[in-house]
Amino acid sequence: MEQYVIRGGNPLVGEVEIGGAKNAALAILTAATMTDETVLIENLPDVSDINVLLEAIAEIGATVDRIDRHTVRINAATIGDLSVDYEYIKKIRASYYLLGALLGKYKRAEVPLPGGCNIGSRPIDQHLKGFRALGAEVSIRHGAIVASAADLHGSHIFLDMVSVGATINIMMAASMARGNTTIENAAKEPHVVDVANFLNSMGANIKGAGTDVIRIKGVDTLHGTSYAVVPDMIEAGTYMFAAAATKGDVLIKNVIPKHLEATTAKLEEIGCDVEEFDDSIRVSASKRLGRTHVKTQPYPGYPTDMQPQIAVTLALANGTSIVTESIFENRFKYADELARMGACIKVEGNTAIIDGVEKFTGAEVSAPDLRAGAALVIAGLAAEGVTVVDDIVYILRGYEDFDGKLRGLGAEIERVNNAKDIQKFRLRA
Ligand SMILES: CC(=O)N[C@H]1[C@@H](OP(=O)(O)OP(=O)(O)OC[C@H]2O[C@@H](n3ccc(=O)[nH]c3=O)[C@H](O)[C@@H]2O)O[C@H](CO)[C@@H](O)[C@@H]1O
Ligand SMILES: C=C(OP(=O)(O)O)C(=O)O
Repeated sequence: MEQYVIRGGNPLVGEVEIGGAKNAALAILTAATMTDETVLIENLPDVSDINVLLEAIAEIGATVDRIDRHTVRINAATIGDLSVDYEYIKKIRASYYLLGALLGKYKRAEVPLPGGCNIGSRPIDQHLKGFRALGAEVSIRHGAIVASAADLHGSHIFLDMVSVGATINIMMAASMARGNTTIENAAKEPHVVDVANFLNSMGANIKGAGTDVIRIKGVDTLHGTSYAVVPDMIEAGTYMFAAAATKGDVLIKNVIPKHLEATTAKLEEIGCDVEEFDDSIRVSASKRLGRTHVKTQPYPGYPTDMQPQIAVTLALANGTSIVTESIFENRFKYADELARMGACIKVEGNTAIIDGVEKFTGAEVSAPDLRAGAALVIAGLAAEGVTVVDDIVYILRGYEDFDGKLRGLGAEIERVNNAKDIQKFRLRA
């Protein structure tokens, strides 16, 4: 098991470059299987979720050429198998997008129920409701979702709750259905818009992505394209909180500041300086930060994927803050780990009550999931002494070269995989 070992206490200072959005790229890679022509995708993040999905896409027969770390060429004309192996799928959530993509193009798909972060019960009933409304027969057999249709037709679908995954999955399948589809109560996240832009660049006809009503006119075929994935607002936001919690000064480059507005507003509320430029954002803090309340919501509200990062920052702020998680029921698993570092955080149902402390002290902690893991790294960067973050396999799902980028900002952090290296790091002056 790999770990990060961190000696905290240095303010992060400097510049960091943000990569492409994992959660957009995952859907875009599956959508690339919807044409027989070649698709070139740039600005892919080099993270384990993307690499696993590329393996799954190659396994069903597509030709996948990794041109460089951030660019891939996919040709799906050679797909021969519409049944995806559990080996790949159990590791990632977004494997469910293969259902919408393959069902849209081939009118049949068999995909095991997805994995992903264990942050609560994560049903996919809205995805399946959408496929059924488009005319597919859907059943669960031996742990896999089997969807097939003689012919997909347009439909009017009202989602029972705002779901990123269901919106994107239905949008993909409906792109190649006969006739018009309307998705109401659709998710408005930037990655929904990015996937719609990608599909439109392949010849799909999708309007309204980014609003809560998406209208899709089905087309018979999609064609090849070149496309660069949108910057990752969650990676960017994570560095914004790392700057804030360490009282640093960081210029975060290659971002779309508009996508970061909810995070920016909270950072300003607690006393950080945030300067926005065309495609970068600078976050600095020079004094102890203040308290606030925050509730996670679908975009443009405050993102659930940024909840642990703000909680860690508030755990060092002056006063009592309340963090309410309204999307997933089990996203406070980091609270006990943070308490080991001296945080005062009490979880009651979907609420965390945080009494800010003056400082954390380094400890051995385990990452319970991707974003909580990143938040524990931020805690370690701010803490006095050495912190060891275990189970970083979760963090590697979504952050490219996390330790390298943090070292570039002056952090003392190393990726290690044995007790001897941790001891060596501890002994280093
Ligand atoms: C790979 C990916 O992009 N993951 C993101 C995606 O996850 P994911 O697509 O799984 O999240 P959703 O937006 O679908 O989930 C939102 C809420 O709706 C519920 N729900 C969803 C679908 C459904 O069929 N039935 C149902 O009850 C979920 O349990 C959750 O409470 O959006 C989440 C919310 O922004 C993010 O935290 C995840 O990082
Ligand atoms: C929860 C996340 O990912 P997934 O939905 O893939 O588990 C995330 O990206 O924060």
